[in-house]
Amino acid sequence: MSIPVLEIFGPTIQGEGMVIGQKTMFVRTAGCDYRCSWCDSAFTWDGSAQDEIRQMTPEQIWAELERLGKNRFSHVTISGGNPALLAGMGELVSFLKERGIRTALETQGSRWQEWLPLIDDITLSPKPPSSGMNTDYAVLDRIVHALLEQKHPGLNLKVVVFDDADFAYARDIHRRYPAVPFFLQPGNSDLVSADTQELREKLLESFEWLIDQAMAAPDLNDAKVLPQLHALVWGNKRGV
Ligand SMILES: C[S@@+](CC[C@H](N)C(=O)[O-])C[C@H]1O[C@@H](n2cnc3c(N)ncnc32)[C@H](O)[C@@H]1O
Ligand SMILES: Nc1nc2[nH]cc(C(=O)O)c2c(=O)[nH]1
Ligand code: SF4
Ligand SMILES: [Mg+2]
Repeated sequence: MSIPVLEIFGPTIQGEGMVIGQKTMFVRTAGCDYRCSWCDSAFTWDGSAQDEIRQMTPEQIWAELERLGKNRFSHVTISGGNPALLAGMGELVSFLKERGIRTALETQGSRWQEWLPLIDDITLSPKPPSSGMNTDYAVLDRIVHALLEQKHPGLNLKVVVFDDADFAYARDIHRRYPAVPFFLQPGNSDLVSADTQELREKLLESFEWLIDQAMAAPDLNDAKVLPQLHALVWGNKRGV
């Protein structure tokens, strides 16, 4: 089965969440069931990169990963868009596993797939009010509980926070799933700036604000607050 791919890049560092700093390749799929107001990868679903979508088999994806990464990677992150829309992704995940590659997934937790448990690092990133999206808790509960039941070691939650309402939502998520490692990430509200120095200042300001909020919240004593490291280093550049 083929997979709609928008970008394959790396090696680079995982810039977010539980395995931040991990050397990894990225496979970014096309298509999303959400339309977040602040999506930093809107080209995966808004039609602007329609011409760049390639239908690729796992073998073709592997060939491209090897061409770019050679022997300089052991970890592949699958992001999008929402890669969990694709039933056929299981084939790629198995293909990578057979070759000794560890895998990570970035998804908002709106769809279950049978192949989800095969992923080593599963980041569920439910969306707060500022995104304009609604969380389907029936689906999110099902995903979290299925993975907790099998004691999946790589499950984690990451909520992006832009404002007070988002922060309240993040606390609700952590309260609902206290057993799942919990990460807070400041939002990037300037997705167009090409001035990386100026962007860094804004991102660090949002990071400091989020740290202050989290430090004052007794229910977040075991939460982790992390910036988007890749945005601090490379700004709004694509493919890094
Ligand atoms: C582009 S999404 C793709 C995967 C999946 N659709 C999701 O949202 O989890 C990857 C990660 O980037 C985060 N993200 C997207 N836009 C952002 C922004 N403007 N600021 C901070 N994080 C953002 C998302 O919340 C998600 O955790
Ligand atoms: N370096 C780097 N780290 C990332 N972590 C999550 C990303 C994503 O867009 O899903 C991402 C990305 O695009 N680049
Ligand atoms: S769910 Fe992820 S890819 Fe989809 S619109 Fe939201 S941030 Fe973008
Ligand atoms: Mg990104």
